[in-house]
Amino acid sequence: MNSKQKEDEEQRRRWGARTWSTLAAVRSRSPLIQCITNFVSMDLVANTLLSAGASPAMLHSIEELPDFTPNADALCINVGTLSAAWLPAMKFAAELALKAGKPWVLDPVAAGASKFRMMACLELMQLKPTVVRGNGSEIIALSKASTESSMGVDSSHESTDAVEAAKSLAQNSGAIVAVSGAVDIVTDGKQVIGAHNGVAMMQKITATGCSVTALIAAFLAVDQLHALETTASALSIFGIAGEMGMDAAKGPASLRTHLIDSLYGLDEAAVISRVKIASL
Ligand SMILES: Nc1ncnc2c1ncn2[C@@H]1O[C@H](COP(=O)(O)OP(=O)(O)OP(=O)(O)O)[C@@H](O)[C@H]1O
Ligand SMILES: Cc1ncsc1CCO
Ligand SMILES: [Mg+2]
Repeated sequence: MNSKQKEDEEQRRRWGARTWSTLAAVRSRSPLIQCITNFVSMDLVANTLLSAGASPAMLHSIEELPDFTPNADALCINVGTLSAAWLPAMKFAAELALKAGKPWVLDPVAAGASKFRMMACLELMQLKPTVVRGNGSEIIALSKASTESSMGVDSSHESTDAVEAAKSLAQNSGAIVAVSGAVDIVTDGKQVIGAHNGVAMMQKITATGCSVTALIAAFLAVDQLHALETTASALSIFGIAGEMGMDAAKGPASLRTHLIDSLYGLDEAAVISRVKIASL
């Protein structure tokens, strides 16, 4: 190994140790994560959080929010099956989390699909999410705040196409921006970090993106002060669970099962040896 390779390996090991320690904190503290998420994803999001050691609550009635949201450790809002009836609760929950100093994460599913959806996402961005996580098309659409880029829930852009859009969205909003894809990108508008874990088959399971957004919320719940690094760690952990799940999977349906099992069973040695996070 030359000195550059040694330095890279040292950096990778530091990320491994930091990522393991955050997962271990989620397991030992079992943070309560409120999710206002779409109908498609509720099951997988809740099971992802449980397997990671967090405590999910899929609660969206506006009447309950003043009692519940300030006591949750983090909030995840996902606009996947948005309706006019749900938007006020999303905004109110974000306000309550902000006021209580709790981290909250936005998943701008199909942000460019309609003007209503884009307006909702822009209004939610005004409520200062700690992190916004989308696929390449969603982040490009949101960053341009236009309807031209994406009409569907799947991405037609590589995450790496979205780096400049992500940086500018982070600079304009103050949020950490994460873009999922073959390489997951995380930026605060200045630094850009890449998480290189995961398998392409994860795109063939609906709501894996929604689930990793919720996992980011769980990681922030135990380490709010390092949102950039913590977000990269959550993305890497979910990717590792996908890689290990893929060893036993025959296709998307069995990968869904094995991914959850792998997330539940992750140990220190697997995390340290598999984390692939690096500055870009
Ligand atoms: N080509 C790929 N190689 C490896 N991992 C990938 C690839 N594409 C996506 N992933 C992983 O799959 C997960 C979901 O990312 P994706 O970009 O598909 O989210 P999404 O489009 O928001 O999904 P959904 O809306 O269905 O929840 C992430 O953990 C991401 O890292
Ligand atoms: C398929 C789909 N449609 C609205 S939300 C959702 C889940 C993935 O985001
Ligand atoms: Mg999505």
